[in-house]
Amino acid sequence: MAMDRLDQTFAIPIKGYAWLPDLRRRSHGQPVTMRLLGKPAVAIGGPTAAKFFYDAGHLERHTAIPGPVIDTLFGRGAVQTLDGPEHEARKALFVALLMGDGVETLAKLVGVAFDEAADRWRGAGEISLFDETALVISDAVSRWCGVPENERDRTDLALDLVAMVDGFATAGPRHLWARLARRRREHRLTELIGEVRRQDPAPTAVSAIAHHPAGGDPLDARTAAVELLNILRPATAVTWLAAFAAHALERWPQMRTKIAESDEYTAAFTHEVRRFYPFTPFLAGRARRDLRFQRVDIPRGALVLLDVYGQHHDPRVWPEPYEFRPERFRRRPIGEFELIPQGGGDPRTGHRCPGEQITIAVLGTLAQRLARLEYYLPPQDLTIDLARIPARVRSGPRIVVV
Ligand code: HEM
Repeated sequence: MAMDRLDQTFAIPIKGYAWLPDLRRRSHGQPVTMRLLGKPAVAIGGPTAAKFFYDAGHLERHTAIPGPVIDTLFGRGAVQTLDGPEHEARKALFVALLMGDGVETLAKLVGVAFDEAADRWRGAGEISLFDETALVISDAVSRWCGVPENERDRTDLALDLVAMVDGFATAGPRHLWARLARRRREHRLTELIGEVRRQDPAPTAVSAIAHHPAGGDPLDARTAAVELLNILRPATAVTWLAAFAAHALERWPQMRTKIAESDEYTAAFTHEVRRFYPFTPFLAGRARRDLRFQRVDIPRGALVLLDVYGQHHDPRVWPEPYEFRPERFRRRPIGEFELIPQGGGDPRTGHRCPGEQITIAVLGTLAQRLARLEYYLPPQDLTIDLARIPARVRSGPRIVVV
């Protein structure tokens, strides 16, 4: 198949989450060849494509992530931008910190912080569930990481963490705000890392990152700050999913009782939220050598895009994909490359998100709290604009706790 001559760069901000699914639908699910910023690119999707995407040796990341995304979402030198042995060594740090006993502790801290906040919301009129949840999570996760009290300037920290995620995929003022937020936080946390490094190692994430040996020496303080933000920021991003969970509870209120009463049903609900709602649109890597996928040649250096949102709404993978049905996840294992809102494959070796267990535990905790909370939604705009990356429930949503 010849490389499509049409450059797709300007279609991304116009079509957002619908961009790749539309192109792939038109090609009946076959790989779509195109050009992006004048360079060859191929879009693929589906569990077989996800397996291909994560096959060791197929793709590299350090040349695939655009500068504006690094300068807002990830940070220079972050684990997301590494390949090979360097990635392996850095990833081990995250696996040790995020995939062990601490998961439940963090979920409990979030639950306690949510309960305290809900007491304040009661009788206080309308509140933005999005803004308030961001405060709850950023406070809990910075406490969990061992960030000292004086660094946890609650509202400003939460605003900055949200801004880094909110502004990574736009050219407007949100992007500028994201850059400023990152610069500000990296600066402050670099100083914190310096201080922590002068102290003896302690059993906290801040200390583990500050003292983490990279090739014998600790990481430079700035990179260590970037990696600390790589825990604080994505944990706070669970706010997006919590707002989507509230949206689902409003549209399908019959699920409330089951969520309030059953941990097993709640787990299925969190998976369905992560499948159904738009968060990660697609992932990108660059071909390390000439490759071939489903009879399409992918030349060395071409960008390979994995259509995450499209895979989650493909009827060949998920029957009736536009129906919100937690039942589809009940009492069955989930394939390694099937549900991929946080990447696919093995998180210990590849780039798959090491914070997935935390996401499920924190989202489950918040979904159960919401299902048990007495509140109502005043009239508001609950639409979700698929052209906006990352998508949000337009009004928050705003709730009144009674
Ligand atoms: C809102 C929930 C979350 C979503 C949608 C999400 C999504 C993702 C995605 C799509 C990737 C990239 C996978 C790839 O490049 O192949 C990733 C990587 C990563 N995530 Fe998450 N994530 C979430 C929550 C978390 C949490 C809670 C943490 C930590 C507390 C976390 C830490 C990381 C890190 C450190 C990486 C880089 C892994 C690597 O490059 O090896 N994420 N995440």
